[in-house]
Amino acid sequence: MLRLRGIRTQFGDKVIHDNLDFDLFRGEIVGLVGGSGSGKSVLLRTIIGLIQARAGTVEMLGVDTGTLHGKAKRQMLARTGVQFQDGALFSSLTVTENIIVPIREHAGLEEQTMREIAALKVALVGLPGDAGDKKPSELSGGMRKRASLARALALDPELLFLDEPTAGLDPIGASHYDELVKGLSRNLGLTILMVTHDLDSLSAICDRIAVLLDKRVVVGTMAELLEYDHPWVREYFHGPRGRAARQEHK
Ligand SMILES: Nc1ncnc2c1ncn2[C@@H]1O[C@H](COP(=O)(O)OP(=O)(O)OP(=O)(O)O)[C@@H](O)[C@H]1O
Repeated sequence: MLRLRGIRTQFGDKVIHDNLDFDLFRGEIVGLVGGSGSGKSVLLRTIIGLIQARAGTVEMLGVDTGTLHGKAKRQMLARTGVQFQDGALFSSLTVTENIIVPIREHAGLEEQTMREIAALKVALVGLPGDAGDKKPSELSGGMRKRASLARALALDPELLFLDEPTAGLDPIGASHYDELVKGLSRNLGLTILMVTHDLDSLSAICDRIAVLLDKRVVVGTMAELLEYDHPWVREYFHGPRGRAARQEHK
């Protein structure tokens, strides 16, 4: 679904990723972790084309995105959904109107049909029906995250990118959100790359974990990473907060 080869990103002299390779396979959920400033968000932005890599290729759904321009690029991006860290909903629009924005841009259906699709997406992410008529500011933080997930799902994407989806949720809200993401992946066959700091999410729903280390990505299952010999990985997975994950994978 996604193949990164030899990716290099940098801002001025500061190199963020260097010769980075990464593969994401159909139907899997992969968690992307790494220290603060290690380049998780920059990698996500590079994949979805918001940042241009200085070197390397981003192949998405079998196509080198560097060769796409204009309409072809928009069509490719329409096959992916992104939930940004802060939700990035339009505050002046209702949830329904927010979900309709990408549908109008890419599919151009009748207004009523778009509203019906939006209502389906609202239900799909477990929001009550009346949430569609509310503005983001009228929703709780957890509901806003679900609303922005509904918008990311607007065009029935095959590939979904989530940037710290459970940040700011209480443990119960976060575990409900995890269940939702796992259910979506199973039921819709979605492939998901999720930036997260949440060790419980990693343990509960991720098939593999990608760790940004020294400008590259190391990928493995939780069990494999628990054995991986690198100071950051050891501290992360073997620190006090990694206890639950460790117990699950004993
Ligand atoms: N537009 C930009 N211009 C210059 N430097 C940037 C830009 N965006 C990110 N950076 C730098 O790139 C590095 C990686 O940033 P990034 O946001 O990807 O980190 P992260 O791993 O997502 O961190 P966190 O876990 O704290 O969110 C940081 O040093 C950051 O300052």
